[in-house]
Amino acid sequence: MKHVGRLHLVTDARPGRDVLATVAAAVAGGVDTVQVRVEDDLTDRLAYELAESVLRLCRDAGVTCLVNDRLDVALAVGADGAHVGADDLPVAAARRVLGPDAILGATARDPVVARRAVADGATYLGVGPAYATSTKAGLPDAIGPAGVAAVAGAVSVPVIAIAGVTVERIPALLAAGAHGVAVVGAICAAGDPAAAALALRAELPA
Ligand SMILES: Cc1ncc(COP(=O)(O)OP(=O)(O)O)c(N)n1
Ligand SMILES: Cc1ncsc1CCOP(=O)(O)O
Ligand SMILES: [Mg+2]
Repeated sequence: MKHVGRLHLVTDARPGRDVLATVAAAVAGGVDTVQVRVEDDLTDRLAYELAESVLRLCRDAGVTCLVNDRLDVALAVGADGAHVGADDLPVAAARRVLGPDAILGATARDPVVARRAVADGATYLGVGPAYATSTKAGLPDAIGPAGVAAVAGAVSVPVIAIAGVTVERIPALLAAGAHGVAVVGAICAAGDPAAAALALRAELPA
């Protein structure tokens, strides 16, 4: 399964979450890519075990499974690929580690970084913060649909808008050239994650 997908669930890294239950519900609701993202201080062993369990859920449903940051874990579990940003392995190095066939996502918030990431081997770009969010601290100002459009216009790989994405905001992001969206809060903080995923999915092309 090597498909970037349009609705990405990024797992909620904070403690006390039932990640597997949320992933199962989100996949049932129509998420087509799951990115396993854990807290920085989670042990490799626990990250590996979680990724293995998430991958099993994804494989059962024909959903793409990526691992955030930890390329060793991505390779060890046999995930479809990984996602890297400014504090992670450089994109070119990540591509060497993962090999030519893996999906490799890279974070970009402007066209210069975006073009460089694609030249270095990124399969898709995670672009944001599209909007303000409380899920991740220390983010720069939101770039909005105009910022997403600037990146989407500069590259030919799929652009996945991230941060603050809601059902209501998806049309503006698609109009800006996004291929899809990545969400944490819109699904993980929802009372009914399956229904939340279904509602997000309904705003996206097939
Ligand atoms: C789809 C997508 N886009 C952006 C990110 C952010 O990655 P990064 O900048 O490396 O930050 P962390 O997620 O590692 O905290 C992402 N994970 N997914
Ligand atoms: C920018 C970013 N990078 C990893 S998680 C995240 C924020 C996700 O935002 P939200 O919880 O609003 O979907
Ligand atoms: Mg990262």
